[in-house]
Amino acid sequence: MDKLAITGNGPLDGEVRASGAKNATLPILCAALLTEEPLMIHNVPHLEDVTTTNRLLARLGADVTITDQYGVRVHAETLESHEAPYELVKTMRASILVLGPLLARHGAARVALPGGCAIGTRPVDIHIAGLTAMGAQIDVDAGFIDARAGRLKGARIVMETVTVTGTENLMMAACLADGETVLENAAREPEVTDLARCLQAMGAQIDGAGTSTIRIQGVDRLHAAEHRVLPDRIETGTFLVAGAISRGRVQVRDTDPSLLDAVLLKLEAAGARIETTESTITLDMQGRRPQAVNVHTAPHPAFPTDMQAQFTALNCVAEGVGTITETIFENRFMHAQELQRMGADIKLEGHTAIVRGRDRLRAAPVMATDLRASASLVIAALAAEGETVVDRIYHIDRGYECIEEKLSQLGAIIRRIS
Ligand SMILES: CC(=O)N[C@H]1[C@@H](OP(=O)(O)OP(=O)(O)OC[C@H]2O[C@@H](n3ccc(=O)[nH]c3=O)[C@H](O)[C@@H]2O)O[C@H](CO)[C@@H](O)[C@@H]1O
Ligand SMILES: C=C(OP(=O)(O)O)C(=O)O
Repeated sequence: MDKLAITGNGPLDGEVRASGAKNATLPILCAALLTEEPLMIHNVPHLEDVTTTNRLLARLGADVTITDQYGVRVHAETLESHEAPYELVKTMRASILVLGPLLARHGAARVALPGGCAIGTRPVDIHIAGLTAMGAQIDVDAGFIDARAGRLKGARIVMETVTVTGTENLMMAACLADGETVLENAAREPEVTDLARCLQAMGAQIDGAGTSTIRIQGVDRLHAAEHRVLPDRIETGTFLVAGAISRGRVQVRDTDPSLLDAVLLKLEAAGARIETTESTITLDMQGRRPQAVNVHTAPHPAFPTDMQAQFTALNCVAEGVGTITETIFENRFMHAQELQRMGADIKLEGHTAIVRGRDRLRAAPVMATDLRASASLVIAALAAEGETVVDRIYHIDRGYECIEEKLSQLGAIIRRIS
């Protein structure tokens, strides 16, 4: 199992490119199942989750071709299977995103239950209730979701909780349904809007993506299209926090500052000077230690849960005391225990971590428990004395493209131990 060894090396200084967003790429790859014509996707990041999705699509009968460095063409002319097996689903929760497209196009889907993981129970009841409201017959038995439908029917669906993949699954299914579907309390994440843009290019009739009411007028068929995935706001934010934690200067290019409003405000509150252009963000700490910040996660456009662990790490070396409150997932503080091994002063009280900044952390062997927790350990190590070894970094490879190359580019001392 690979590990990363990181040695604190003072302020980061340099520039790095943002990859395409993992959480937009995965639903967009699945959207290719909605049409018998090819979907050409650009700016696809090189990630384990993308490889897993490609394998899943190929298993279902799609022809998946890597066309150039960041290009993937998916042609689901005919589907050979409608089953997403457990061995693929267990490594990646986003596999649930084949449920809506398979059901809408094929009239049947059998998808292994993604189950719980390190950050919470993560049920899929809202996906199931929405598809049922559209006329599907769904049984959940022996760890599988078995769904059948004739042509799905448009429906008004009020989602009980804001769910990102739930909104995406229902929006995709509704594209081929008979009549209008209205999704209320829809997720407003930029990745939902990016998926909607791709579906529109395929001929879907969608209004209101990016707001909490999305209206989809079903059409008989979708067609070939080409789409460029938006930049990864979480990867961008992670590199900016790495800059802040190391008291350095980091420029992220090929990104989009408008996707990171809540994160940039917190970085400014931490004492960073932030400059933006249309596609770059530059963070400069001017050698200063960060100030502790209070963070409260909530659905977009509020502060993203996927940046919570990184800000917990930032507070560990900041001046003062900062509170981090997690409201989306019930068990997303697994990194706290590992950061404590590095000398962090963190007290957990329910959904809140109270973090008292230390001048420095010290290196320690630590274990990555989930994707963003892993990222928080890597960036904390940048501000620690000595060499930190982060174990189980397969989590990080699910969502960060070439993390060691990118951090090295910024001046970090980091190596992979295979
Ligand atoms: C591939 C992808 O895009 N993953 C993102 C997506 O995950 P994902 O889409 O799985 O997360 P959700 O937005 O669905 O989860 C939000 C909350 O809703 C609850 N819930 C969700 C569905 C459901 O049927 N019932 C239910 O109760 C969840 O347990 C959680 O408490 O959004 C999360 C929240 O921004 C991010 O952390 C993940 O990185
Ligand atoms: C939790 C995440 O991903 P997933 O939903 O794929 O587990 C994430 O990207 O931080």
